[in-house]
Amino acid sequence: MSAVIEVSGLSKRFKNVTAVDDVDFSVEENTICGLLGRNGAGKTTLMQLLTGQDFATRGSIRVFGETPVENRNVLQRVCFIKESQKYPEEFTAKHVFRSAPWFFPNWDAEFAGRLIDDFRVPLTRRIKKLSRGQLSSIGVILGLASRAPLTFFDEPYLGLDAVARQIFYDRLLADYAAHPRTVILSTHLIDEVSNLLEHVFVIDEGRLIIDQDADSLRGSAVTVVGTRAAVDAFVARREVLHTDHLGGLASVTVDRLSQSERVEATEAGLELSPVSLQQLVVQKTNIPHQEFEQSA
Ligand SMILES: Nc1ncnc2c1ncn2[C@@H]1O[C@H](COP(=O)(O)OP(=O)(O)OP(=O)(O)O)[C@@H](O)[C@H]1O
Repeated sequence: MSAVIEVSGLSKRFKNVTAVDDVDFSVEENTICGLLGRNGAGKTTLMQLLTGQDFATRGSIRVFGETPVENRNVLQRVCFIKESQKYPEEFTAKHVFRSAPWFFPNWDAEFAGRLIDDFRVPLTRRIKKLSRGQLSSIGVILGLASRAPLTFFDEPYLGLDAVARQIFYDRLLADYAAHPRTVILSTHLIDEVSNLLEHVFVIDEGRLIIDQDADSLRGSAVTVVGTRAAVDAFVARREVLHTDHLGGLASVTVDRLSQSERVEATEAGLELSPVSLQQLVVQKTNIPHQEFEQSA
């Protein structure tokens, strides 16, 4: 595998805000990556830097081995779908899809046609008259049918209902299997996309705090449940990620356990349960669970 993106010492400052803070990472080709983090964590800023839409304050970015800024060689292989996309005043969805092949050399009009039916996009209504979900559908269709070797989706689902989001996930996975490429998906709906992700980046206050293979991340923590005394004794010498107490019961999330530690826990009358990716991200970024769900 080779790296599609290589970033080193990357920072972006806006006056008194450090939106991206000394970040180093690389993205392997043909993977679906999640870029996760709280509101204002720096996700959009990072994507803007990677797609050459903004200048870094410090550090280096290589996309397909070259700097992305004003570099046609790079940008014709990149598709960036974001909610704030602006279209010309008179444009309808039909105009958008007709002009897509000018920007995306791999554009598949037949696939786009099927997606237009799936998402029920009105083709001849002016874009500015469309609902928020219909606008999101246009972005999702562009991102999928562009088949760009490197595709960024920045919270592409805003306004999409549950059915449309599931269609997006299903089509993304099926098309990715048939036409492998690199996809970077920023989302707050972590549990929904959890099964799609092969690699996870978590950014918090501009700093990259998790850069890990999704499978190993999923297995990297476990919740221990039982009486408070038994749980406290078991976790005493371990790094605790999260604790909940309810009366005499305790539920504590700790780092990965070895097989012998699992046996020890069971013998102590404790129950072990897996931790979802969302719980893990919430705990690592210290967000109350509900707040994170509401922000989505
Ligand atoms: N042009 C700008 N000028 C000043 N501050 C900015 C600018 N763009 C972003 N910021 C700040 O940089 C930080 C990171 O913002 P960014 O939009 O990258 O976050 P995000 O992770 O995409 O958030 P969200 O999940 O809410 O979309 C925030 O504190 C934001 O207020």
